[in-house]
Amino acid sequence: MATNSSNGATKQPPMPSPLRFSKFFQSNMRILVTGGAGFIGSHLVDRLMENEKNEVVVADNFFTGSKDNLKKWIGHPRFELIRHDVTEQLLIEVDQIYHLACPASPIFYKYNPVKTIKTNVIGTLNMLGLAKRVGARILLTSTSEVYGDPLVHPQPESYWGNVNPIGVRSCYDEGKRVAETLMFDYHRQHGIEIRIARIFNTYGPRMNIDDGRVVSNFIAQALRGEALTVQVPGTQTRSFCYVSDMVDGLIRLMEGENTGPINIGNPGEFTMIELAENVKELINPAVEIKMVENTPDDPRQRKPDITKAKELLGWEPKVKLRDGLPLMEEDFRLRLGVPKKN
Ligand SMILES: NC(=O)c1ccc[n+]([C@@H]2O[C@H](COP(=O)([O-])OP(=O)(O)OC[C@H]3O[C@@H](n4cnc5c(N)ncnc54)[C@H](O)[C@@H]3O)[C@@H](O)[C@H]2O)c1
Ligand SMILES: O=c1ccn([C@@H]2O[C@H](COP(=O)(O)OP(=O)(O)O[C@H]3OC[C@@H](O)[C@H](O)[C@H]3O)[C@@H](O)[C@H]2O)c(=O)[nH]1
Repeated sequence: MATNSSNGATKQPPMPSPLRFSKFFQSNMRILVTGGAGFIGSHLVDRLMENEKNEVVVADNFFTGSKDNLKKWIGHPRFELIRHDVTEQLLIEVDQIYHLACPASPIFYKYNPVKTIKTNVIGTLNMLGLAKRVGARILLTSTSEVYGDPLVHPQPESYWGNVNPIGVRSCYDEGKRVAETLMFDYHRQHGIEIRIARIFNTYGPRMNIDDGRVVSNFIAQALRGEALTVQVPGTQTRSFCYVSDMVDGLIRLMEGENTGPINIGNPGEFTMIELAENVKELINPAVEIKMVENTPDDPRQRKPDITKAKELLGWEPKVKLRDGLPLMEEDFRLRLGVPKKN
């Protein structure tokens, strides 16, 4: 039973299969990763597959993810890939659910906002229904966007946020807030074992090259010799976490005893101008930095308070931005066919 719930669960979760306690049948841990063909999901799958006791099932509709991200596992006896949209019911038997399915880049989540909110609300309901039916533990990848345009800085988990409920980002940030609510209601009402991670901006290899997020945009622009597009005012801040650190934090949260919500992110904070300057210096000093228009409701500052992650999970990020950017550059060079000059 999960502890540290702010409101306390009242019921025990359903029992897992009796075979799990059988003396003669040592079953593997069956883990579902929704959104496992995406950026963070595919790195999580790589890490989970390293453990020979794990069987991994990915359910993904391939909206922003791709089979390419999972190609080394396709055909592996402990791996299964299902084309599935989480807004539909999924009837399978699993022990753990990492629920990541949802477009994450603002360009993609705003593309079909009604679908985004359905993915967050109906998708999370369906995964909680599955968790309830089979007695699985479920982890939701929520977001720092639940803090909206934060008036408290850095953001602790106790901050309730400053979110525009009718803005163009609401399909995502309000969607995730409802998803968190559903997680806690299933926990209190049905005793489901839940975990909630509030993920802060994450970057690394396998991000879609034209994904639209700032780190992938700047690296692709630098490699193509195009100007880096800093959206005004450029003084807005973000804190960037390298994907291997993120995966580590998610697994610790799932395996630990705390429901969360817990912030997982790197507290190193940069303005977008500073990020552009770093990318320019490290990747292509010849490119210009140009100021371009921004989109509505862009949060002005963002930095995680990770006291809880340190104390409860023994987790903190290891990879600094200036060490992570070259690792991502290498992957983008390969995919864009731009070799490094000696
Ligand atoms: N990367 C970040 O900086 C960041 C920050 C905060 C939260 N998150 C959360 O982490 C998760 C993964 O983010 P990511 O960066 O890997 O994004 P991503 O877009 O690369 O991956 C999302 C995956 O979900 C799949 N998907 C989308 N809608 C679906 C649906 N209805 N049914 C089934 N699959 C669906 C996509 O095809 C994709 O494979 C998301 O839930 C996102 O909200 C990410
Ligand atoms: O080319 C660009 C793109 C973006 N930006 C700026 O960079 C900052 C970060 O923008 P991104 O689109 O990368 O990401 P955001 O921080 O807005 O949203 C992100 O944070 C939380 C997650 O849940 C979301 O999934 C994620 O995309 C914004 O201030 C944006 O204005 C640029 O300056 N230039």
